[in-house]
Amino acid sequence: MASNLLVKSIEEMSMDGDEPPSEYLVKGNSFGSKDSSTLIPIPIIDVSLLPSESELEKLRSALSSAGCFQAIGHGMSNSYLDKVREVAKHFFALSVEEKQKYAPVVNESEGYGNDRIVSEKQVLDWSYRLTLRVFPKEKRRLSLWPENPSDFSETLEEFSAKVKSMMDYLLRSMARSLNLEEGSFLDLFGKQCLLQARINFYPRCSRPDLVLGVKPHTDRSGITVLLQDREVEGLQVMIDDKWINVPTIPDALVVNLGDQMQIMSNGIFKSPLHRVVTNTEKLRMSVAMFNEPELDNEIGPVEGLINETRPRLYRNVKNYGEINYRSYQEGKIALETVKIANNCDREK
Ligand SMILES: O=C(O)CCC(=O)C(=O)O
Ligand SMILES: [Fe+2]
Repeated sequence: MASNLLVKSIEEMSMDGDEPPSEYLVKGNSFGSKDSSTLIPIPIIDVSLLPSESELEKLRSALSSAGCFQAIGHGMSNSYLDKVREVAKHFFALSVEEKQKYAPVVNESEGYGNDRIVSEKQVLDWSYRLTLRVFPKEKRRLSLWPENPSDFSETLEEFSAKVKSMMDYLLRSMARSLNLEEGSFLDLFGKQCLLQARINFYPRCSRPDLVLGVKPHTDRSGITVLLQDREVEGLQVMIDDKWINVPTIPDALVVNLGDQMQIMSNGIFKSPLHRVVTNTEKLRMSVAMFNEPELDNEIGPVEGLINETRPRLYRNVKNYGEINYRSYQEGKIALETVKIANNCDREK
């Protein structure tokens, strides 16, 4: 009931083992299987081997089928990744009052809070998140950066810089894997490209059969790099119409392609549908980093990937983030709204 929602926070309901209110329940039979099959393994790619033709071929194949992979050999040690996880957990362990200091300004997405409500029909996510823009540096809203733990800002800044250089390297490798000039994708992002961090926290939930940590979505980013919880699984990716678990590998970073890379690659690379399931036993956290082109940059399928057999699938767009948000509000699939109707579609 709505009153329930107003009275108790997810954290309180989680601690008391309450039955989640109806706003959180996935309706009808659209939940799908919670325990997904592991028959289709998520590809593992060693970033340090990417100069080699065989690893580039693995990259091309992973991104044109699953749209995601587990990256190892990225140069960040296990203990370093644990430090990032610890800082994030420390923040979420603070008191509610302390965390509320970082609540978003009205109508803004940056800051600490729950699923942002954009429509009445929305099924709510069983999660808390802290969203912060990290780059460009001048666009940071420092008043929303936690002061506690005291090494939060420094750790986020350092991790972001490392993730950004990995993303840039991956963008160059993706271009090479398709026999394009190295800068074909990277240059579309521009020097002032955006990097946003979202730290997700998923409390225990008494009804994991009906409630999701994050509802099914594709990311609006170019690339998403995700540091998963060290132990607790929850992320699932849709492959061949099945929800596939993304296992936790402590020293791996999950790379998920976002919609903007599907557009730039003219549909060759996939932006996978993914979701997060809840569980009754353990809290889960994750740190997601999203890159996006400069807001004024027009992006679209790169020339070398448009030809007679593969006509242009998407129109050129600016500020896809805005298009994505509007589509979400209207219950539309953002990528579909920028698709160019082909002849068959037109005849319908
Ligand atoms: O927590 C996760 O594993 C994934 C979160 C996610 O999909 C997102 O923040 O966009
Ligand atoms: Fe996501």
